[in-house]
Amino acid sequence: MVEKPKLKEVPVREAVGMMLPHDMTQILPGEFKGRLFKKGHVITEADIEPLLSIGKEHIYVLEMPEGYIHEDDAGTRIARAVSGDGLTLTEPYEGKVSMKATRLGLAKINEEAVHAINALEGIALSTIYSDQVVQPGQTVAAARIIPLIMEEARIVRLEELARGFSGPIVQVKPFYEKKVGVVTTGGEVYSGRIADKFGPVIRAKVEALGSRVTEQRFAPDDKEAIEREIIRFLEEGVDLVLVTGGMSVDPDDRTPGAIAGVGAEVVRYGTPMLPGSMLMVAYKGDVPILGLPGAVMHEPFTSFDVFLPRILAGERIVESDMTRLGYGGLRTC
Ligand SMILES: Nc1nc2c(c(=O)[nH]1)N[C@H]1C(S)=C(S)[C@@H](COP(=O)(O)OP(=O)(O)OC[C@H]3O[C@@H](n4cnc5c(N)ncnc54)[C@H](O)[C@@H]3O)O[C@H]1N2
Ligand code: MOO
Repeated sequence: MVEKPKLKEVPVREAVGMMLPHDMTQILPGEFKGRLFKKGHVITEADIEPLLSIGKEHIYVLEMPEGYIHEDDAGTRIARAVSGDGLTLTEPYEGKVSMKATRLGLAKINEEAVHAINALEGIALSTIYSDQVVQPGQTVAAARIIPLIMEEARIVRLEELARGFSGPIVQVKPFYEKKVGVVTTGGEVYSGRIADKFGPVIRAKVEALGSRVTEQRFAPDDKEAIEREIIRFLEEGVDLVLVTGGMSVDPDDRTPGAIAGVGAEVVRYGTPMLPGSMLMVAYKGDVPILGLPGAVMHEPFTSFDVFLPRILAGERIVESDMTRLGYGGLRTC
């Protein structure tokens, strides 16, 4: 059971050295309304006059039993225990300590660890979903305790629990500056019959994460021609190859065959997320080669947006990453 903090009424003149259990508000009509003292403030001699001036002859003070910790300190201790690289902690506000991104990056949250920590009574650790792109200054997680005070031993237990997980529970991984080669397939684009719509979308997404498209090359619906362009990029040492179009069921859809044809190890062709189900992820050594389906051109968030940030943060995509996208993966389609 979470114990209720004990409040004791004391004459204000005897309250020096004691802690305020809540914010104290001053109202001077027409002049000021706001917090005169913060919750948790330890009363000093100098505070007696201001307290008397807002009508406080007696005040409640917090009896901090031996071995207990105040919510502000607890929030800070929890945040410190769970946070790693790429985060800065705020001052406690109403007992809550927020963890904010110090850079553009990929939020990595250990979901299992968050659940384990929140199973401890009186603890609230709140995070965004893992693997999302976060901007500098964005709040990624926040921590507080539910009661005003709690036994410090519980925070110690939480700290031990947190140490038991490998790596930080909340962190923001940086993006690397990668060179990206784009091969755009499709006879209708190659011949100039229609204007390319993939290039600008891909460039914008890649650049938004701090990488760059070194070049976009065009190929007709011909397996060997597509393979040649992929191989050229690999030989030039790009870090990622994106092949657009030709990912579905028609006889002219040559992209999956061409990616396999250059000797890449196919992680998987197809993912249960909609839109973007016809995505292929493959690796030639350490270099990812992705086949991008039509939806990437026109839908703002597809399976490509799930994997691009992870790849640019240096992660390797495995098959289960792709097969697990079905649950919650039905977006706009
Ligand atoms: N019977 C089925 N039909 C479709 C399936 C399926 O599983 N069974 N999948 C659908 C999905 S999902 C997608 S996505 C699309 C098309 O995917 P593709 O990657 O094969 O796209 P294409 O056939 O090459 O082109 C479709 C459409 O987009 C235009 N396009 C392609 N590239 C460009 C470009 N660079 N710039 C502008 N426009 C481009 C192309 O002209 C076509 O109009 O298949 C569904 N159908
Ligand atoms: O694979 Mo498609 O891109 O879902 O529309």
